[in-house]
Amino acid sequence: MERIILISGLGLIGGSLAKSIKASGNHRLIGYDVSEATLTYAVENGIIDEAATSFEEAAQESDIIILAAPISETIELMKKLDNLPLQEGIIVSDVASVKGSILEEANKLTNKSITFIGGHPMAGSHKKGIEAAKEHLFENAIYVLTPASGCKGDKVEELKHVLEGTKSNFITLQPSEHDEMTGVVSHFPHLIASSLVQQAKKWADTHSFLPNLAAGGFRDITRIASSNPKMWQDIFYHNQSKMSQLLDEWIKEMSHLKELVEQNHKEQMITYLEQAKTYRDGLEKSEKGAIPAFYDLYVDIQDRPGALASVVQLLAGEEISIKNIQILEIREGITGALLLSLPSEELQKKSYQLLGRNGYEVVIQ
Ligand SMILES: NC(=O)c1ccc[n+]([C@@H]2O[C@H](COP(=O)([O-])OP(=O)(O)OC[C@H]3O[C@@H](n4cnc5c(N)ncnc54)[C@H](O)[C@@H]3O)[C@@H](O)[C@H]2O)c1
Ligand SMILES: O=C(O)C(=O)C[C@]1(C(=O)O)C=C[C@@H](O)C=C1
Repeated sequence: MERIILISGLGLIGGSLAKSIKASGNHRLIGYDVSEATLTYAVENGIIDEAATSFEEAAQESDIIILAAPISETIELMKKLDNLPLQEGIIVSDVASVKGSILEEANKLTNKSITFIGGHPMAGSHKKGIEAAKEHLFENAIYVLTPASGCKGDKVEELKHVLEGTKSNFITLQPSEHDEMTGVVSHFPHLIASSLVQQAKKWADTHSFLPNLAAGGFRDITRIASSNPKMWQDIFYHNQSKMSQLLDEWIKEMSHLKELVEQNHKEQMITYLEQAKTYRDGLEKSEKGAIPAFYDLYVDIQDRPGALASVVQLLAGEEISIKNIQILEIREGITGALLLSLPSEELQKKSYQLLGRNGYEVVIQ
């Protein structure tokens, strides 16, 4: 059924949702954003059908509202909705990375027209803004739903139907379970990534060549330190107690590691690293999880013009779509490695054989 859908906050996540909803259904999409430039971009690029000048007015004509602003702003928007004469049975959802404070607010809503279903698509990027929005951002990702108390199952199904263009895997969680788990695998890693960059920055004061040595490993583990600082401050604030607990645990863990290093406990260190490797390798293969399943291939290529294009063309010729490409440690004149992420084990094997037959050195890890 055609619906009027309002997305409030058309940045990376709101813009990506708008694109995927538009591609999958015949809904009328209204967009609202505090940034006029964002709204203009959204209309000019056909991401939304209509730009709203007033959140309140647009909300009153909508069947479904998705709040995709920063977390603290989302809470303010929920308060506004509580005082508006909305369509009977309207579904209000959000995309905030922390669910506890959102659901606390949702359970305080007195507006009987609203069915609130919290949402969190577990995919994103270190980029922000509508220019970074992608229709396929949430494909195969976990999309967590946290219905407010008293929410009926058919409303959850209705929301899933509207969001089916995301091609995500929906799961329902309690807000506290969500915040505990995303605290561990999403929020806390951002703190650590930023702290590693801070450490390198301090050392670079006395070792000016240091940034040149920051190769694949450092870049892999710190990519997320390039994310939007305001958004992450908001996330840490709303998941504060979990962050504090995880910091305590981390400090203990680091003391343990310090002991292993300083006392050269060789066997214990190998066991520690092996356990971590086994667990991390297992995550790669899992079909469902916070970390999407990708099947990686390392391809040795020469650092010469067209080397990357040749690999991509070869795979495209066999209609193999690549999920992600990363160039690792390419320096002038030396062999570099290309990291290709394929969407399935079958395509990983097919690519491995195809590239091998064409003279490339390929490694599956
Ligand atoms: N970036 C990620 O990786 C990611 C992933 C999943 C969920 N989230 C969540 O999605 C939400 C948005 O994050 P994003 O990455 O899209 O950020 P973003 O900065 O790209 O977009 C946020 C948008 O909200 C707009 N905005 C701010 N205040 C507003 C208000 N009061 N009303 C309407 N619009 C307003 C901004 O102008 C901006 O266009 C956050 O709650 C975040 O926790 C982010
Ligand atoms: O890929 C990234 O840059 C992300 O940080 C995305 C990420 C994550 O931690 O996986 C970040 C925050 C979200 O709420 C969901 C996804």
